[in-house]
Amino acid sequence: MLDEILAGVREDIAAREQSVPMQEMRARAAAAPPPIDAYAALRRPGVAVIAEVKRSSPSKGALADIPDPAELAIQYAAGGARVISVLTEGRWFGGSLADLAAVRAAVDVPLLRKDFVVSSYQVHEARAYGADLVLLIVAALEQNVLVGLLERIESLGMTALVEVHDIEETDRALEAGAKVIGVNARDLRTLEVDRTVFERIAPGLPAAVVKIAESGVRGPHDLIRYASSGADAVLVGEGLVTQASPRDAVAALVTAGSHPATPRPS
Ligand SMILES: O=C(O)c1ccccc1NCC(=O)[C@H](O)[C@H](O)COP(=O)(O)O
Repeated sequence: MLDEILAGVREDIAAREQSVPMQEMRARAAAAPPPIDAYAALRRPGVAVIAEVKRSSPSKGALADIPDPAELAIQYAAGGARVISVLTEGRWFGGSLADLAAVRAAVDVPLLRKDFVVSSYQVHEARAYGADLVLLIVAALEQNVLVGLLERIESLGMTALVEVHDIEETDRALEAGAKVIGVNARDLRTLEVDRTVFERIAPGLPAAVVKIAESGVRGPHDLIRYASSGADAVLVGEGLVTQASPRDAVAALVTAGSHPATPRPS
């Protein structure tokens, strides 16, 4: 599945670069308002909720009709989301850079560009459209490319969220200098979700690294379980977009993550 997605992503980048060349995209990134410090936001006390604008996915197909991503983002922010994730991949997730721009114009919380980033062109796009954080998926990148993209993201004042799914990828993320690591419970090759992956990987991460549990959060019980293994944040898509009130669903997670009873590793 991952290889199929990446093939489409590369075709789409080539088409966008044809219409807006790299030099112009660099200029747009440089002219954008400065990024928000997402690392600092994620280090604040309590388990942060990263709420995702997610219309569809390869594993589930259509999840939610989201005619106005800005309105959804306003609800997420009102519920207490610390960061908002915007999927910008179009073929499988129904997202776009226009979604990112619309959300940027509507809220002032840090924004994650959630995509399959394989080129520095996409990093400049992310900044130009208002992102503060950019996802890098270790499984999709050779080590030298991972290092180069991470440096590019930081040189533009943004934060890289480096995604892993096993110990080997985690070692590569740390070697590359990742300060924010997301452990995805979803295996992007098989699409299987295994929530125990986080508890096997997170305890071995350095204290200074922000630890994000990605995928499979369907309610406060999952957040509490991830928090007990050391999660600083959870990234939630389906569990929010399918709710009648995404605002209340975020608020319930935020409350669970700020409650003194939420167990944390000693
Ligand atoms: O969601 C998928 O089916 C998927 C398939 C292939 C690559 C990535 C995929 N999802 C991206 C994500 O990591 C999730 O959108 C994110 O972690 C939220 O997951 P969830 O809360 O389970 O919707």
